Amino acid sequence: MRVEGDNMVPRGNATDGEVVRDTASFEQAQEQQKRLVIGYALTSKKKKSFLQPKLEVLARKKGISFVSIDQDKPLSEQGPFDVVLHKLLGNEWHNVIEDYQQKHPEVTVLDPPGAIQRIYNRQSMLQGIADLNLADCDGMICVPKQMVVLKDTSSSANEVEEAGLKFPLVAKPLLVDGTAKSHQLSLAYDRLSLADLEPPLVLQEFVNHGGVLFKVFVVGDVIRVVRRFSLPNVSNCEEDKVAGVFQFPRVSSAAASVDKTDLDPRVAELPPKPLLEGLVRELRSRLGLRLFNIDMIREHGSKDVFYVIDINYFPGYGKMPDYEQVFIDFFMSLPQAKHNKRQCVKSGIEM
Ligand SMILES: Nc1ncnc2c1ncn2[C@@H]1O[C@H](COP(=O)(O)OP(=O)(O)OP(=O)(O)O)[C@@H](O)[C@H]1O
Ligand SMILES: O=P(O)(O)O[C@H]1[C@H](O)[C@H](O)[C@H](OP(=O)(O)O)[C@@H](OP(=O)(O)O)[C@@H]1O
Ligand SMILES: [Mg+2]
Ligand SMILES: [Mg+2]
Repeated sequence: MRVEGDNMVPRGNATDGEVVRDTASFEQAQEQQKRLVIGYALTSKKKKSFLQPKLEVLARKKGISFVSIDQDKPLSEQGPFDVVLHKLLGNEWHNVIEDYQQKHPEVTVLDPPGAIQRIYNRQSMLQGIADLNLADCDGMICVPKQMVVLKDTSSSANEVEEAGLKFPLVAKPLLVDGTAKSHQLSLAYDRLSLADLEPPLVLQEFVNHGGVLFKVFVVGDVIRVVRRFSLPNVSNCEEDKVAGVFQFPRVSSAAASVDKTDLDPRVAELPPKPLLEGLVRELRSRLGLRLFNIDMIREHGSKDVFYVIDINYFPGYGKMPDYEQVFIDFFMSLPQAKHNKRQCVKSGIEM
């Protein structure tokens, strides 16, 4: 049923086709249908990067409002919320949101804390990905060989050899906790250098990939891929016969994507769409997450062999092209928004 002009709404008791001006019920229904309240618990850095003015303005036009959650007050005494969007660290918040989720099954929690916890551990993060059934998806998804070192790295040299890992190895803190420290990565070139590393960590084989990384952003069912600069192939470093361990900067989380015009197309060509769709479909169901990104690299010299090296919960979406509209569509696709819309149609009013 269409609304024609402002405040012209069809009413249950109107005869067929009769349309009467009824401002009060129209505005009430408009308020009812359009309101989607999203409570958010984010760090100030994340609020600044995610809740940008353009997103808030576009959201408001769709009747979506963002309400900041007061972390010093009981969550159940706040709201009511249709959706809770959160990215805070620490077990205390984990318990708060888990308890809230139990008490409020009608609220969409983005995302369930248990699912987030799994990718905050770099071992469980990648578990099972190499076994995904992605046949006929125009490519292959692998995970670099890796092993966990929980303590005493001096004995890890033998374990590395027994595990068949080849140097250089990327040393990554085992747990991701949002601190800069959990992003302090190093490249270890030889056995002796392992003793200089600080456990607990993951040692992951370095995979040559031509210096370009694909960041695959996922928002519900939407996939957006951007290219980022990455580490150069080790073969360049091997010629220098380097040994030891070298910490390297966060090369790939730059805001600017890579302009592919000056890159070797064999390196810069995006992963095949069927492969990305298959991988995201599998990961969404296995991880139980809706907001994440996947760091993928193409094995240097191959056309369609890709490695997943990292998965991030609620990443820097503000750097994703067109993120505002993607999120508006996503929020409007949530059950609460659909329910509100159904309510309005039931009362014979649709905007
Ligand atoms: N196995 C690997 N082979 C080749 N390069 C790698 C490998 N692991 C990491 N890198 C390089 O190091 C960068 C950072 O690695 P990773 O993404 O695992 O760290 P991170 O701290 O989780 O980063 P962020 O969360 O900011 O994406 C990658 O973007 C890539 O450039
Ligand atoms: O370039 P991206 O969007 O991947 O950078 C992300 C990064 O991948 C991690 O998701 C960071 O979160 P933590 O792992 O929790 O540190 C994001 O930081 P955040 O402060 O925005 O959550 C980066 O944006
Ligand atoms: Mg990464
Ligand atoms: Mg990461």
